[in-house]
Amino acid sequence: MWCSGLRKRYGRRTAVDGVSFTVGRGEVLGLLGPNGAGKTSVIKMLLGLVRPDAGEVLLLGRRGRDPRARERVGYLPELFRYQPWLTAAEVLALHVRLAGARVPAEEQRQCLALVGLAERAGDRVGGFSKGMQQRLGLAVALVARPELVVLDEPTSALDPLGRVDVRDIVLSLRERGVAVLLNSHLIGEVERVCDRVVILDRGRVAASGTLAELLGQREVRLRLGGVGAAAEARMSAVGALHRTGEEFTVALPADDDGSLVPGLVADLVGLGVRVHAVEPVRISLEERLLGILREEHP
Ligand SMILES: Nc1ncnc2c1ncn2[C@@H]1O[C@H](COP(=O)(O)OP(=O)(O)OP(=O)(O)O)[C@@H](O)[C@H]1O
Repeated sequence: MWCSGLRKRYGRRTAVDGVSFTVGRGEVLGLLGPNGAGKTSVIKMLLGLVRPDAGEVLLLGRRGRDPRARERVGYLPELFRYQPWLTAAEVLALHVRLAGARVPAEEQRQCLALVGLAERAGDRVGGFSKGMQQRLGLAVALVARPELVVLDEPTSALDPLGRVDVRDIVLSLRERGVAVLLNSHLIGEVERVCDRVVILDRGRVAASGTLAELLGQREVRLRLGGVGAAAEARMSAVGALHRTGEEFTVALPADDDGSLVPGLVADLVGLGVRVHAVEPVRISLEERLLGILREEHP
């Protein structure tokens, strides 16, 4: 999925102003930003539900205006309501038909089971709790074997267990090569599942990149005993070293591929150091997001 220069005005208010980004197959992109930043407007333009004033959208190789572009796209809207007189299984079957897809009944049942609704398949949606309706919405987004899945606040009504389920579902979609666009205010959720993040503010992209790019240099904190001069020198060789009592913090170079810390720990053990704890440290996405928004609103 690719979009470029998206712009949308409602009356005199510019909701989206020149937004461009891409989501590749097997990639999870998080969309973050404060209320009114334009996230939902961007999603609706991507899906052809709102016509952009300017800009282009390419979905799975087709122009966004092409109705066939939507066929392989699954969408969970922010505000969801399903026909209360239908059962969960009927809602799913209806959406399979609307998507013009063929999905065997057994696979539809599996999809309901995936979102934790196996036992409620035959119950009318009118009697569902909000979280159960959101789970059904997720099943609707997933049932027609989409290649791109767009989830707008997918866990807003879910309990903590449901949130973990959604995280696992997103990760399994990524493994199957599906592209996922996730709009969520739960920064921890975004940080855990997203490969890249786009931060919107007042209709513009305020920052974007991989988590490593956005969160910058990482450090590792070690609690050690029996540290001699050789061990200190070994740690200093990795990066800037700070010591507070038994706690050592070592800055890691940006190009670390993940092998530096295990190598360091093995060498420290070899030098007779007792390693009590090894803990990665980096600023959280929340801190970074707040920093970016403060820069934008001095
Ligand atoms: N149909 C509409 N008519 C008029 N203004 C609109 C419409 N839809 C969105 N807007 C305006 O566009 C701006 C962006 O709204 P949008 O819903 O895209 O933000 P958001 O980032 O999704 O916010 P939230 O986090 O609160 O869901 C807001 O100022 C909003 O008032």
